[in-house]
Amino acid sequence: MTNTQPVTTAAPGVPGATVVVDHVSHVYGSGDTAHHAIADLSFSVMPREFVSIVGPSGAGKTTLLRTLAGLLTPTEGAVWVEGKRIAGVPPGMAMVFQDYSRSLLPWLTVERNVAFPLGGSDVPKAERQRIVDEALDAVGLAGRGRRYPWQLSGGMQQRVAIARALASRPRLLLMDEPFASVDAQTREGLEDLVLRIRDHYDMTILFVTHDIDESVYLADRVLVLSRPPATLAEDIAVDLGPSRDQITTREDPEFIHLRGHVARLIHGDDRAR
Ligand SMILES: Nc1ncnc2c1ncn2[C@@H]1O[C@H](COP(=O)(O)OP(=O)(O)OP(=O)(O)O)[C@@H](O)[C@H]1O
Repeated sequence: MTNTQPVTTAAPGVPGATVVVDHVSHVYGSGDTAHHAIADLSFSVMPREFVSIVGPSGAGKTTLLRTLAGLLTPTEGAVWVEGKRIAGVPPGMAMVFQDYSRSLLPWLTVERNVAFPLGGSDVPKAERQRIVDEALDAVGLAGRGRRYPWQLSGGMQQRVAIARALASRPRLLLMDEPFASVDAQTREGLEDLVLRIRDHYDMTILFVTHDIDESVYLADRVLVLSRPPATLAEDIAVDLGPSRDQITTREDPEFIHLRGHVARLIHGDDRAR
């Protein structure tokens, strides 16, 4: 789907931003059962930025991501992607969910799952195969294309789901707790994988996670949402340099400071302020 409304005015926020969230609110239901999930949220994300989104449980993180994906229409405000106000799934966007077992089709091989987003396009067969091979190679699954998802470990299945997102050549990748269902060691490998593919594919990434350490380890910025209705508690720059390492980055005093700061914001400790 490529539903975008005609551009009638320039996007608000920072000029050149990939994503602009402009005074977005979302209310589920109405009347007595209305639930105000997001309240007047505004921020911008620049090209190639990696932005983590964290917040208390039920704060509205998934609601925000679905709004950015064009899957939910905000009750108030608007989302702009690459200068266009969205009214549906924006072009050049892909999403990766936590539950890889439900997002992969078990009756298709890994290769055909990865090729799935190219289904309706007029990409020639040879080019299609090249894109699939490149995506599988990028996630370390070269040579596994003929297997079926259920023949792979959980971490490998999530890598297939990431490869499928890459096959559509997204400029914007939205990830909703993508590593919550894998063990700690696999998770570290996937975190480093995502940093590598961000550079290789030149993408902007918004990454929802419950894991405070992960949010800091991966990101250029951490957006901390408040308790519901969620607004922006703090927009934190992560000054840890462009390359990260699972051991040395996590030992860095700045990393330790930031993870404590984010934790206090989420747990409502006034010492953070
Ligand atoms: N379709 C829906 N209809 C009604 N309420 C909903 C719907 N989807 C979510 N909610 C409510 O909106 C609030 C925010 O939900 P959301 O899933 O966005 O939060 P979250 O921060 O991602 O949650 P979690 O930390 O548990 O992953 C929750 O109270 C949830 O129950």
